[in-house]
Amino acid sequence: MATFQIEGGQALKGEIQPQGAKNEALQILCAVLLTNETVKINNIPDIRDVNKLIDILSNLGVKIQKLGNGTYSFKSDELNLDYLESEQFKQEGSGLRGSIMIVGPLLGRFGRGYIPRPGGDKIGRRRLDTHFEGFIKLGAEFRYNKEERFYGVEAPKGLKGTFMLLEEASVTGTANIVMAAALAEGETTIYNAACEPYLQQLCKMLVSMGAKIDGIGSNMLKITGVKELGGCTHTILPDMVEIGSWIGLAAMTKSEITIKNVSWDNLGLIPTTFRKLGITIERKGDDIYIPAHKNGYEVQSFIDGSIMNISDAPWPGFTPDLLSIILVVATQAKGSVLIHQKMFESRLFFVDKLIDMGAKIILCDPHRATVIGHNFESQLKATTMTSPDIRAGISLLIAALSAKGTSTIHNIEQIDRGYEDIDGRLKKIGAKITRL
Ligand SMILES: CC(=O)N[C@H]1[C@@H](OP(=O)(O)OP(=O)(O)OC[C@H]2O[C@@H](n3ccc(=O)[nH]c3=O)[C@H](O)[C@@H]2O)O[C@H](CO)[C@@H](O)[C@@H]1O
Ligand SMILES: C=C(OP(=O)(O)O)C(=O)O
Repeated sequence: MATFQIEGGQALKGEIQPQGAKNEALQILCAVLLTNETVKINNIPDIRDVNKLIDILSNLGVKIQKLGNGTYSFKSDELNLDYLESEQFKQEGSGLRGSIMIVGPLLGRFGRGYIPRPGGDKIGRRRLDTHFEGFIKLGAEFRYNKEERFYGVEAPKGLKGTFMLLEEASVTGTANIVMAAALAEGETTIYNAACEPYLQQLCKMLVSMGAKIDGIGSNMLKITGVKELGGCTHTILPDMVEIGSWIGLAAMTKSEITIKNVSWDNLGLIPTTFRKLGITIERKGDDIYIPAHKNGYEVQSFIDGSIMNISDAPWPGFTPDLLSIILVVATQAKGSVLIHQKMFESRLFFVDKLIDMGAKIILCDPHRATVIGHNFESQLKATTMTSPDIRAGISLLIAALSAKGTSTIHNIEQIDRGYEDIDGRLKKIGAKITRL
């Protein structure tokens, strides 16, 4: 277990270049399995989860070449599908959440796909029903080995397009079904589809490979299956969750930071939501400029004067992956805010660490926490903590950077899952952080 030691209380200053988006990269990497031609991908983030998925692809027989920083080519012309039934795959496939998305492309192209129960954050129940119900609707047979927690779908006669109304707008579920449907016979309609920028990017990539998809960006996708897909070049968008993390870090450490080339048009409600906490976010071309909040920031109230409430929702709502960061930033705001994490039932438990540091938070129930901001009248106190999940991890890191004294964060592998060279990049803008 690796550890960060952080000397808090320093104002930071400088420019940050956001990494490529983790959750988009995981979808895009799985899509390389859909063709025997070469796929070139730019802006792949160098993070643990993505590297684990690249290893799985390599073990599946995908020919992978690193062409430059963040740029790779992939060729899936001679796959070793026996790997899917190996003990090694049972280990490796369960190491991250994103691995679940190899099932759709394998089912679409080869008529079978298998996966052990995938890993990822332990932030509440993370069902896979949407994925498998979608595959079954397309004509696949489903089996599940309870003892081994191993899932399988097979469609020896191929998949057939159909209409489906998803029970929930699952991000990875929609991606999986879209990839399978791209090679199914006939037309598939997916209603209540997730439409995060990750999915819009996946659909655009598939179209450039020869897929026929209408409704990109909406919750109704119409996919007309084709016989085969070809190669393409795709560039991953900047990571909107990382961008939100930098906004929170800048405000809470009273730092002046410019986040470069953020792709503003793909940030949805992220700037608006941070502004609800009173944070100044200026648009400069495609950059975000955050001035040093020397006098703090004040939570806005609703028109009727009622207490501010920030909650998550499927896109174009506010992403659940930034609520932990909003929560930590609120601990130093002027005013109070109710944080409502609707999707995941154990993502707010990390607040006990913040309470330990002196933050005023009432955990109302597993989904809701009220934060009463300090308005910087009292600094958080340094402490020793363990990072429970990726976003709680970065939130604790932000808390430690703003706190008085030296904090220690264990289990930082959680942060490394989704943040590229976080300590190196923080040091460049003046943070005192050491990896032990
Ligand atoms: C690798 C990856 O891409 N991971 C992301 C993906 O996970 P993932 O695709 O696993 O998440 P899902 O979209 O399937 O669902 C997330 C959770 O939200 C609940 N749910 C979902 C949709 C809905 O309309 N109502 C509802 O309650 C689900 O029951 C589940 O508990 O999407 C999540 C939701 O944005 C993000 O937190 C994860 O970072
Ligand atoms: C929950 C997340 O990731 P994963 O789905 O990979 O666990 C996240 O990125 O915040």
